[in-house]
Amino acid sequence: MKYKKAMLLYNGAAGQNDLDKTLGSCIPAIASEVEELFLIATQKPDHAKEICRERGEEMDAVFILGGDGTVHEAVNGIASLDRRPVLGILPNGTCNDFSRTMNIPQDIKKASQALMEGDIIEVDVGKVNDSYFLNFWGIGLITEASSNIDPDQKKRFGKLSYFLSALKTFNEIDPFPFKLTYDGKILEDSAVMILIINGNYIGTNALPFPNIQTNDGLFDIVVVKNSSLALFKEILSLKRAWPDGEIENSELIYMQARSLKVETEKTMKADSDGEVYLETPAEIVNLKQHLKMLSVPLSV
Ligand SMILES: Nc1ncnc2c1ncn2[C@@H]1O[C@H](COP(=O)(O)OP(=O)(O)OP(=O)(O)O)[C@@H](O)[C@H]1O
Repeated sequence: MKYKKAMLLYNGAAGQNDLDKTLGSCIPAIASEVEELFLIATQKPDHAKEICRERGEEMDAVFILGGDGTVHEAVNGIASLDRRPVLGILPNGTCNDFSRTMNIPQDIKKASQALMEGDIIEVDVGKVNDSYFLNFWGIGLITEASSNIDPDQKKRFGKLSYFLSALKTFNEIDPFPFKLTYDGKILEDSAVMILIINGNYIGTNALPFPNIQTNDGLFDIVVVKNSSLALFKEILSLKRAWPDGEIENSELIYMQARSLKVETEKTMKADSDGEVYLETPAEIVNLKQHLKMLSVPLSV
């Protein structure tokens, strides 16, 4: 047995048939490696955070059957604990971006088996003011894209929805002035989007930055200065060959940093891991290798 005590959190609002099927396909593999396994249904938004905060320290592992929103809640419950359990994702949302970074199969049954054979790795966590993020924090176009996603469209189009939503947003955003203080340096400019990245995928799109690593204590920072449609399409469709170091040109700025402060002239809504509830100004720190997560080696 790999774990003495673990809990599996799932969305209690899912339909009964779906739930029977999904739980039935992942519990056998998980239960075979856990002495005492608690199945807990989330009853409301943010419940996963509360459960993780209250019970996380007694657990050796926490399994999240859900999407990026539920994973984000769990990370916010676990990150402030002294004794932090291992986090394993059973991808059951629309985008499941961080599960992709962990190379977890998108099929729940395969995911449960692969997790039990997977590696425990240490992953950086972003701390923004008093909250945490795992995948990304951003302002501008990304926030508009997340807010504009039509739930019906998300269901029908799945991974395309971010892209369609971003295009819908495209003409609606003017560049905003900002001040970015990063690792002691200051950058003042205007942009349509600032992204602080930890993971490898956003909206199921693999990000084209060669330096992204989830355990190096560094964020990848992308400042998109103008909303040229061609540029935005390139970012999403990976047609651009990204250089291996810092870049700065008329369209965008790319660099890495451990900590930063983002200030904007007017208060702006911020998107963390696809959830829009934070605002600027933001003090962001990379907590190096703060969280233990289950990751699947590429060969599995
Ligand atoms: N019982 C419940 N009733 C209503 N909402 C719930 C309940 N339990 C959890 N939730 C909320 O449902 C949402 C589920 O989102 P989740 O991220 O898991 O899936 P998704 O949005 O499809 O995935 P992704 O973010 O990967 O696209 C979360 O925001 C969570 O707070």
